[in-house]
Amino acid sequence: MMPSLKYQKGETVMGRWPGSSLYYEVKVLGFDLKSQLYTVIYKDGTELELREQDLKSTSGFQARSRSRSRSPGRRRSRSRSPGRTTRRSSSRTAAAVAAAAITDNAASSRRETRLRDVEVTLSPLQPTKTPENNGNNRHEKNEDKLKVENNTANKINESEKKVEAEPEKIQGRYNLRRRKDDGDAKSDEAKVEHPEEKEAKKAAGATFATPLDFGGKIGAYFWLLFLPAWVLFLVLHVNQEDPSLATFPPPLPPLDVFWDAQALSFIILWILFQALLYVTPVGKLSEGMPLRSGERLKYRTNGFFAIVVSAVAVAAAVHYGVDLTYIYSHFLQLATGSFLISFVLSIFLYVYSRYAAPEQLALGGNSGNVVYDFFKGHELNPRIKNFDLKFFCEMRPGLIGWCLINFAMALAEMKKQGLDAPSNSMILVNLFQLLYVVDGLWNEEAILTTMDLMHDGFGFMLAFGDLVWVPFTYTMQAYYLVSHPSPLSVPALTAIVILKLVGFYIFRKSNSEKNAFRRNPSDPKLSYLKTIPTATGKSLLVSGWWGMVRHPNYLGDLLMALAWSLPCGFSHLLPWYYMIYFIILLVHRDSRDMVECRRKYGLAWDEYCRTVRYRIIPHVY
Ligand SMILES: NC(=O)C1=CN([C@@H]2O[C@H](COP(=O)(O)OP(=O)(O)OC[C@H]3O[C@@H](n4cnc5c(N)ncnc54)[C@H](OP(=O)(O)O)[C@@H]3O)[C@@H](O)[C@H]2O)C=CC1
Ligand SMILES: CC(C)CCC[C@@H](C)[C@H]1CC=C2C3=C(CC[C@@]21C)[C@@]1(C)CC[C@H](O)C[C@@H]1CC3
Repeated sequence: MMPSLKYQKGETVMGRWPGSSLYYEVKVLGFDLKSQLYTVIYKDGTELELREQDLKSTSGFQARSRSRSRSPGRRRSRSRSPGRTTRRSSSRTAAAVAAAAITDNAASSRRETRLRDVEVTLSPLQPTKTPENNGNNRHEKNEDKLKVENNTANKINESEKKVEAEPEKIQGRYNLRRRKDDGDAKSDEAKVEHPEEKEAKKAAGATFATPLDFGGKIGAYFWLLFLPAWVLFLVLHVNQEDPSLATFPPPLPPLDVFWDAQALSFIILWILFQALLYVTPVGKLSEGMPLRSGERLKYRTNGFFAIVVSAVAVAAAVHYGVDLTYIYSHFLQLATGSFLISFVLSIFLYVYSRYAAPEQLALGGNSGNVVYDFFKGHELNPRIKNFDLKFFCEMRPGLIGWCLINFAMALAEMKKQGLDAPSNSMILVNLFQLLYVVDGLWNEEAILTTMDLMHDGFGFMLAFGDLVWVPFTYTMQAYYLVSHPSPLSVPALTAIVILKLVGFYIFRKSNSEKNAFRRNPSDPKLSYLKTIPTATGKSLLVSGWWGMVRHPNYLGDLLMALAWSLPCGFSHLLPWYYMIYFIILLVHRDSRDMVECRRKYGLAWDEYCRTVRYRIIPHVY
């Protein structure tokens, strides 16, 4: 139930398209008491937040709109006058495209093309006088945006000609009132909360959730059981002399074999050591993307420092006689210990999230179903003071632990096979995966614009993924090589190295391009890139790496995954597990992202998908 309001949830009303005098049919999705804004959805799927004065009831509107039905035509002809070369005339928006599609479906194609040129007035970028906009945050953001607009004005005018020539490709930028999930400012005034506001906010907050994925509520039960069982299967399977389908399923050891207090204490020590490095005031404090509250969290991005110190500590331990092959011989017990920690952490996270404000919850983990929300992650960025639990777990213990385990496997291989040095295959797997992790930590800031950090809540899925899945399944190739030697010829080795480098180049360049663009869309270094504006105020890259396929970073990642499996040969399926899992993961992530982006960007996203037709592999998929 929404509080007593002029327009109710589910009601169909007419909503003004921001910055224009055009009204379209919208459905009310919710109301945010603090910002006094209605969340509405247009027929094309675009969600925006509007003030009450921008909404009208359909009945009153229809009478007026009929009498003024010719005005859009007048506006169009004016906007196309050759003398008009100002920013105003060049500001064709996705809004206009959306409007055209919604209002004129039945019209001829010529008329449709002309409708694409409907002008949306560029409103001056001044803070609106709602209470939350008085906050400094909002003010600064608008100023920043003004700079963006001014810097890109020339670009827009230049691109004008292209728009005329290619009406399908929409260029230009514009200002719209940002929707909630792209950042609204939070004023100090707004922070004072009355009990009745809290109740109303709870009601409004309940509307901020996205459709369920991963098989919904039943799926959540399945994954909670399946994921640990799968790790157990892999760990037991890789330990066999012949890890083939012929020996499936591997025999289950007695229950007491799983438990080892020492292994658990090593895991706890490792996590505490990484936590200590994380809070060490070394390295940059980076800003995350704006949250729904408008806030931008700060993250200590000292991951590279953490891996260097960890490497020195591990080298010192080996030097002083610590036998790292313990990791190989107690792999199952270490995995069990990590699983227990991830489970306890997930329970803590869920309980902790019950005390979080509605705007701090993850849209995807706010279904109201305890098991689903526990699995998907209820709270977006759980923090204890400045300690960000999600960021820490994703980037430190598991990721650096992955390299430590790989290194231990190289030592175990030497011991088991009686070698003076690790095999070529083991060296390749170690170096390739080390490069992947070091690169991730060196470019740690770029993680802040990924799906996990921006959209996914922190719950069992990520806690387990970060602390168990990554260190104990991503190390399968190295574990396999310990007792299954796979000699490599020089040409094969060279080809694999080239494949890895090509994959890495695509992965790094595309991730950095998107990250740089999201952080500063007016960066002169990116001025050659074409963009599609969207109703949220953000644009989508439509040339460069992101014009090649919709997920160039996944393509690079998959090529690298191939290079990690190839050194293990083709005798068994097990070392190919990562490759197979990764294809499934990335295809699923791509479709999750498609749904999310379609919801966020509406027709602009459709336009992007029409322009960039392939998802991950050019001309194939
Ligand atoms: N090794 C592993 O296990 C895993 C590795 N990865 C890797 O991590 C990296 C991050 O992946 P992930 O978070 O899934 O996805 P992305 O980094 O690709 O992030 C997707 C987001 O990018 C933005 N975006 C999409 N298209 C465009 C565009 N054309 N222009 C500008 N922005 C766009 C959208 O967010 P918005 O518009 O809101 O900014 C979208 O939600 C990838 O390289 C991936 O390969 C991922 C998962 C697992
Ligand atoms: C248990 C589930 C089935 C899947 C869990 C998925 C997680 C293991 C991955 C989700 C996104 C991840 C990313 C990375 C590691 C794996 C997880 C946590 C990176 C940090 C790896 C290094 C890259 O440079 C960036 C990646 C971002 C996403």
